[in-house]
Amino acid sequence: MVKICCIGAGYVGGPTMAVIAFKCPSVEVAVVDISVPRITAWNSDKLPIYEPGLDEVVKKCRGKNLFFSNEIEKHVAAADIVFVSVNTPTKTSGLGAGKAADLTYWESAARMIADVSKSSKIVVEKSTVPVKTAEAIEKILTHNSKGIEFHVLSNPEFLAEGTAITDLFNPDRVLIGGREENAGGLKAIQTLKDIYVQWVPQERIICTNLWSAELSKLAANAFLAQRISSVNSISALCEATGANVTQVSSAVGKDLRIGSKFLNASVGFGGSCFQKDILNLVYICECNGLPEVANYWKQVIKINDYQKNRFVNRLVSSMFNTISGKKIGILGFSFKKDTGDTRETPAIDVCKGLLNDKAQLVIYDPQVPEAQIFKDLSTPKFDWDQLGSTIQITEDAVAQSVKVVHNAYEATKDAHAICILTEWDEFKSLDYQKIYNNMPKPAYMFDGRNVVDVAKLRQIGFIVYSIGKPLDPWLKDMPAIA
Ligand SMILES: NC(=O)c1ccc[n+]([C@@H]2O[C@H](COP(=O)([O-])OP(=O)(O)OC[C@H]3O[C@@H](n4cnc5c(N)ncnc54)[C@H](O)[C@@H]3O)[C@@H](O)[C@H]2O)c1
Ligand SMILES: O=c1ccn([C@@H]2O[C@H](COP(=O)(O)OP(=O)(O)O[C@H]3O[C@H](CO)[C@@H](O)[C@H](O)[C@H]3O)[C@@H](O)[C@H]2O)c(=O)[nH]1
Repeated sequence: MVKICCIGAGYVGGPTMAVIAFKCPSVEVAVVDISVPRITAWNSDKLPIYEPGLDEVVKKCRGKNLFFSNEIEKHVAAADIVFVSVNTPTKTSGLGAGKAADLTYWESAARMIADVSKSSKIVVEKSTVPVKTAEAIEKILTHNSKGIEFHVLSNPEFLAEGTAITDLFNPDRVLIGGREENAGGLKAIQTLKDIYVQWVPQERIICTNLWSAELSKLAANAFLAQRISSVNSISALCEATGANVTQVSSAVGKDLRIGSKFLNASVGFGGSCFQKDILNLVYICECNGLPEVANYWKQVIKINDYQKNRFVNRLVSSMFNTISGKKIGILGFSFKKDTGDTRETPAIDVCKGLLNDKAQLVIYDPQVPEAQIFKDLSTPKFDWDQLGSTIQITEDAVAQSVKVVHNAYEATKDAHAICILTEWDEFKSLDYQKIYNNMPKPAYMFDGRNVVDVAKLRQIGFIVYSIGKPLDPWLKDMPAIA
């Protein structure tokens, strides 16, 4: 029986390994983590992450060929294949702070693998890492290896949160990078391919050299984020001219060379990956003496910051330039629907911007716990962080000006304005007449995700702002200073 161990039981390690166990009954999978609460949650009825379809997959395999454990060394020692899926956040201090990936967790995992291994292993980079990381990992492993053979593969993960299980069941591609130039490397690539081939069609499994696999992951995220910043930049121009961004992106996306996906204008992209990975790409370009290329990709993040800023400014300027003491109902806090993850969610910057203008916020999100929202809003950002960045709200100010509630009607009652910051499906079908009746007038709706029916809400009486859509006459006269 092939034994797999995955170091890191997070958003990637947990679902990915659950799906491998589910699809490959003859493989034994152990997912290990340093965090005791995380492992306890994986072994309980309330999994540590919300992901549609995940519960069923975990319940089918847990205790049979899928195990979650804090006994890291034991499971690593026993494994034939070790996946490393630890976090690789942006460095916050030292060389490359604010851009480079922090590989502390990765390096400590690699050193531990070298220390505890008594048999040869394939070590798989699942985390997103800078191109050439495999070279450093090989050095760490072989330097301490006591004659054991290690083969390093790069197998980046392309799942998106909220659709992780369907993405893993039916991936566009699986990418395996390895040392194609030697027999051991080729054998390692084949061993990993033999796992995926149990449910992924052969032609979707792409084998490359190590550096292509590592770089493809960063490049894919940069291209995806670039599409959002591109459409968001056009949304500003739509508002200035009377064009409608939904019509423009639909017309543009009909060109098969461009494609229709990932062209939804929004208040900005969030999540733990896009900003981090582009910053990482920027840093790699700078280190390779390519400042023009670095600046090109930096612009994708700048437009994202501009978009969040623009949203806050539009709201404040439309409400007579003051929101001091005004209640604002916030619908949605996670970085996208169907996840409770708030890492880099645009809601943090938008809410901080509103708090900076002394608004009173009442927040509702179907999945994000109250404590997480308070933590996110009072955690200082780093100096290097872009935009809203400089805005720091103290814990006391957050406690005084923010309330978290358990449904959308409570959040919007007596509110001067509503902001939709996540596209949760339930926000499409709320009783907006009832909501309107419970708000002081004029009642504003600022839809940062283009989820509401603008015409219908205007008919009810709302003043509606929807990203990139023709402006409400009320808003037209308001300056939209960025
Ligand atoms: N979240 C996503 O959608 C996504 C998708 C594709 C790729 N990625 C990449 O995958 C990697 C993991 O991301 P994530 O979102 O799962 O992160 P995460 O923070 O949810 O999980 C990482 C886990 O690793 C554990 N860990 C850290 N150091 C450890 C060590 N030495 N030993 C054991 N456990 C350790 C942490 O306790 C944590 O539970 C990152 O590189 C990320 O860029 C993420
Ligand atoms: O047309 C769009 C599509 C997305 N978004 C926003 O972009 C962010 C990221 O969304 P998405 O890419 O769906 O989620 P992630 O889980 O961050 O997944 C991305 O990042 C992962 C981590 O590297 C990759 O594995 C995935 O392929 C890549 O899509 C979210 O805030 C979305 O609301 C938009 O604003 N407009």
